[in-house]
Amino acid sequence: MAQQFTVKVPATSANIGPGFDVVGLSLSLHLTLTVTVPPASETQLPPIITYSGEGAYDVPLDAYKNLTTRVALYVLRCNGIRSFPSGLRIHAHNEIPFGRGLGSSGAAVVAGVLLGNELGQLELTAERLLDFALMVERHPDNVTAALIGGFVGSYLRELDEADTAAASVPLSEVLPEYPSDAGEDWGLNPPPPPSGIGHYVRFGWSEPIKAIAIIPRFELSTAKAREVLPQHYSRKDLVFNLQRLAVLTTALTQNPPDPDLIYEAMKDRIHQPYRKTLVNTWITGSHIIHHPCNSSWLLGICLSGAGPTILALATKNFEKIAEDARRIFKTRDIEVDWKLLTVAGGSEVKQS
Ligand SMILES: Nc1ncnc2c1ncn2[C@@H]1O[C@H](COP(=O)(O)OP(=O)(O)O)[C@@H](O)[C@H]1O
Ligand SMILES: N[C@@H](CCOP(=O)(O)O)C(=O)O
Repeated sequence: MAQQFTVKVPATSANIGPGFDVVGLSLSLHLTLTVTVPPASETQLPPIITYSGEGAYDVPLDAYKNLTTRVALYVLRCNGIRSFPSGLRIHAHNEIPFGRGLGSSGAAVVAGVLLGNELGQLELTAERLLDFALMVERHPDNVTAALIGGFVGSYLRELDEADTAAASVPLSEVLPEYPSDAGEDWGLNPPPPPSGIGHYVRFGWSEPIKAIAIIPRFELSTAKAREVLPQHYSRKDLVFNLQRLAVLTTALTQNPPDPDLIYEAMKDRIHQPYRKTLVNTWITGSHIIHHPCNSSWLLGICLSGAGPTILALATKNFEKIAEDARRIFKTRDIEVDWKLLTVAGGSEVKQS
């Protein structure tokens, strides 16, 4: 009998203003894999991937090039399993737009880790799953929120010398692009992640707060949006962010939420000011808060992840906020789509 299971991973919005590389929020758009493993056979048939939804025209369908399946293979090979099961079939349906700051790559990585865990029947703990995801994504905010779900804060453990070396292996060695006809014999085993890299806590979330994602119709790669950030910050700017983040993690749990507190606590001096040199959505986005739609129900606004999506948190009048934003963007020749999102649960694997 064929085995069938699904892997469902939510989108995320990382940073939420001052929490650069620290906080993430899982949101109600998903990447879902439907996986069929046929009964074992004598012949080794290659995996077949089909794909629908966001990114369908861009994503590689070769299992040795696709991000999700390369991550799954990384997990399998670190655990002594050298190839996919023969005749494996995966259908991916994706609702998370690529390169917009809504965690599409984090979701693809987490889906890959869960896929590898399930295919190899490895029964890895949540902590170990996170280690594998961190070895690929390397900043904890979006993968932790995608795996655990909710509004999550995380840090990376300080590594000793040996673990630092293990975690600094170039991504190309962790996730080599194997040739499509790769058999059992390619290469050495990849470097496994050090243990217990990521640590996290899930905060509460105030029930009435929803997220409006204002999504420009162009992509910005996270790698590019990280290159523009400085190596050093002033004490003034660091304290500015720390003060706000400390307040924000509790302010977003309170019901009713306090708009004045949240609005100020979502300000940032660590990443958003530098990223505006790349995209003008943030400049435009920051204008929305001075617009007449600003009120007690618009709580705050930030760049979602590395951008270019703008995330507005609000308790009502969502459509008005989004349509006002769309009009303002239009005057600057930026076409946007918008989605009203709720906070999602964490990743799920279900046998069918
Ligand atoms: N479901 C997916 N399957 C395969 N690759 C994906 C998937 N989602 C994202 N990616 C890869 O990740 C890239 C986007 O990553 P990134 O620049 O970090 O932006 P984002 O903010 O969307 O995570 C895509 O261009 C694609 O190469
Ligand atoms: N903290 C990271 C988060 C990137 O998230 P993504 O969804 O844009 O990939 C950053 O700001 O660079």
